[in-house]
Order: sequence, then structure tokens, then C-alpha cells
Amino acid sequence: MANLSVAKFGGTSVANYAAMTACAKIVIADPNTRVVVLSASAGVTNLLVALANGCEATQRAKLLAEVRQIQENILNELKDAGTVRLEIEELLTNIEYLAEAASLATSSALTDELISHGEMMSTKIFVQVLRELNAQATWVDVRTVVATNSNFGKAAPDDEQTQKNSDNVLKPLIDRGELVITQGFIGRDPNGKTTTLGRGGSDYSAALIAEVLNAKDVLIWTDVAGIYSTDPRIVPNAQRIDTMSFAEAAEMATFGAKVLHPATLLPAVRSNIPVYVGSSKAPEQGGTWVTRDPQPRPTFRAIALRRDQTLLTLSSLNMLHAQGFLANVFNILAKHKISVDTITTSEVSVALTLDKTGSASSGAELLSSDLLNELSEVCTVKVDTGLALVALIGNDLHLSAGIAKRIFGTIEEYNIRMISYGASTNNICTLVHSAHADDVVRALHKELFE
Ligand SMILES: Nc1ncnc2c1ncn2[C@@H]1O[C@H](COP(=O)(O)OP(=O)(O)O)[C@@H](O)[C@H]1O
Ligand SMILES: N[C@@H](CC(=O)OP(=O)(O)O)C(=O)O
Repeated sequence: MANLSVAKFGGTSVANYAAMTACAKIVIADPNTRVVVLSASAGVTNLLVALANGCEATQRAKLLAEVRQIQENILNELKDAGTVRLEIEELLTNIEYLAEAASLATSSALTDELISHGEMMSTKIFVQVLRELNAQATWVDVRTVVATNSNFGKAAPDDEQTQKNSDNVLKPLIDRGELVITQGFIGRDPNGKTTTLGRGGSDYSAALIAEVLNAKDVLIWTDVAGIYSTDPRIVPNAQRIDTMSFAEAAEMATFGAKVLHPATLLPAVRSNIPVYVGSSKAPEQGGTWVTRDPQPRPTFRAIALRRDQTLLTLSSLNMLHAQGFLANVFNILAKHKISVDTITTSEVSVALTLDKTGSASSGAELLSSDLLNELSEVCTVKVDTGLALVALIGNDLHLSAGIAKRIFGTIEEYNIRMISYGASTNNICTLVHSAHADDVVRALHKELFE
């Protein structure tokens, strides 16, 4: 639809009544925003994940009380919370019941069912916030739209089915001029069970919905006024990037810039839908447009940081002049659904980095004892933790003479555990100790961007 925008508001943007009101005003001010995708209020998903992992009665009561308090704080500021209070009460009762079930036996399907309640609650309340600002909105259960497979915790969307659902459910509402409020992060599998798209997945939901509606853009409203040259929480004078390419944003997201979920870019790239990132607290500050082919494309674009990295060093004398060792290792990693981010090899060993936890909703650790045992059968395994990956993102980095000297000269006082340079012309990665990560980012930013 030619003039349609899909807006997504993240957890911090719907954390409390004041934040929700700011979002409602943004929606009301833009007649093109006809579909709004919300995350759960900040903190709620983490509490629900803890409940879904199973805990004893006292801890459960404490976590439930915290979830309730976040909702209560917003409900108490509404002029007329009547009906919505009842709906939230019902959802809180469900949460209690599911959390009790999880304390007896956890399962990934149960986890997804439980944590989907965060988005259910925020969207119910947001409709009332809009109503109290004289804007009528229609609440839609996104599970009637976003179809996925049954890979609970990190489900993959079924694009064809989602398109059909959108044509049947969303399109008629939009054609009638209604404003749709729906949930990010969640979907439904072919058996009717609730699924989630992985942590941070609401951005992905918004992009998927924008794609099936043929929207003109996706507006990601968050707590920063765009994408910056590095995380402004680490470097307060980081510079806002006004326009950047899908490829650059994808590199940044992949290497840890939390501001966009990496998967967001998939539907946007394949359907060429521009993505805007702006601040819901200060929309007047402007933001970043991510598009297919913006100019200029500077050599140095940004620095991203991915915390909680694990370095696996796998050694085997059998690797010397042998074939098939790496294939063996990668088969084992693939079997355990582990994707490797950076890798270096020498004659008898291979070193690779993994996140401590993947982005699956359950937050389970990636390095399981099963995986370690299987790897130990083919090689010696050494595990180093407490590391962070600092990635310099840019364009044609391989063509720029003296880059390595500049980078390593700048951070010479820090111990660098691993370097990944050359496989991509768009990033140079260094693995450093967690305790030094922020300082390394600050030093590189100062040298290359300030
Ligand atoms: N390069 C970057 N530019 C902007 N923000 C970044 C960057 N890297 C990391 N961030 C962080 O991303 C945060 C926004 O992401 P997130 O907390 O997931 O938002 P939301 O709750 O809206 O989904 C910002 O507060 C900021 O600290
Ligand atoms: N609530 C989900 C989905 C999400 O995208 O949240 P946020 O927009 O706050 O990152 C999560 O915490 O993972």
C-alpha cells in the first residue's frame, strides 16, 4: 500500500504510561502509520523468561509481583482502566498458571506461550492509551497473521502463509481505514501453538508485516535518535548516521549494535523497504534512514560491540595435512544449531567465537555439555570465556592502506585474543577481554571517528 507505514515501538518506549503516551502521540501525528507493532514493556520479557525456566514458589511469587507491578503502574495512570484492567488480570492469571506448570516441567513450547503474554499486555493497554487521546484503534492478535514453523524460541516465519493471513486479516481492516495495534516477537505454528521469533524479535515482526502489506517504510521507534557511530551508552559523543545502507546496518546488527535486530533487514532488503530508526521520546531530533543504496559510503562507518563471547580452540594433530577435520567440527556445530561468527585456523588448530547464549527466547547457553563431549571425541577442546568482540564496520576496508597499523597501534596496550580480518571487506573484528571492551571501543572511536 503506497502510503502505509508500519511503526514498531520497543520495550523502553512502552515501559510506562508517560512513554506510552509519547508513542501514542507519534502515531496520532502520522496519518500514514496504520499498523503499530509493540514489544512488551521493558523488563517484562526477562521476568517471564525467568518464570518459564521454572522456579520455586517464593521466587515465583516475587517475579509475578514484579510483572504485575509494571502493568499496575501503567493502569493506575489511565483515566478509565475498567475493561482493560480485567483483560490484564486475566493475562496475569494465565501467567501464574503457566509459571506453575513450568516449575514442574519446562518446555520450549510452554516458554513461548508464557513469554508471549508480555506483548499481549502492552498492546491491550496501548489501545486504551490511544482511546484516552481520542484515537480509535483495533487490537489484533498477531498470531492470526504471523505464521511460523515450530522451532520454539527462534521460530522461522512462513512467508507465504503470513502473506495469506495478512490479506485476510489485516488488509480489510486497513482498507476500512482502521488503525491496527498488534504484538511483535510472537507468531503461531501450524498446530496453533504460540511461537516466538527470538529475543529482540519485534523489529523482525514489524519488517515482516511491512513486507506483506507492501508498506512504504518501517519506522523503528526506540530510545535513541537513530543509529550512531557506536553505542551512545559507551561513547556519549558518538555521531548519528543520517543515512546508511542495508548492508552496513546488517553488519552492525550482526556484530551487536542492539538498536536493530539483524533479521529485521531480511524482509526490508528483499522487498527494498526503507527502515527508519528514531527516538520515541524525542522524535523531533530526527533519526537514521537505512536504505538500499545511500551515498556516501565512508571507509569507517561504525564500531559495534558484542559482549559475552566464548572462544573455542579446537586442536588435533590429526589436522596436520589431513582432510575432513573442519568438516567434522562444523557438522557437530550444525547438529547443535550453532552458527559460528568468527574463525581463524592454523595448521593444527582452529579457533572460533560463539555467543554465551544464542538469541533464542529461552536464553539457554549455547555451549552445552553434549556439544563439548562430541567435540572432545575428535579433538582437544579449550574454552575461554569473559570475552567481547569489537567490530569495526566500514566499506572496502581492504583497499585502505595502513588500517591494521592504525587499529592495532591504537589498542596496543590491550591484550587481543583473536583477530578476524580479510574474509569480509566490511568488517575487522578483534576479540578482547570483557573488562577492556568499553575502553577498546572508546579508543578506536576516538582514533577513527572523532
Ligand atoms: N550503534 C548504535 N546506535 C544506536 N544505539 C545503539 C548502538 N549500538 C547499541 N545501541 C543501543 O541500542 C539501544 C536500543 O536498543 P533496544 O534497547 O533493544 O531498544 P528497544 O527497547 O527500543 O527495542 C540503545 O539504547 C543503545 O544503547
Ligand atoms: N519483548 C521481546 C521482543 C523485543 O523485540 O523487545 P525489544 O523491542 O524491547 O528489544 C524481547 O524482549 O526480546
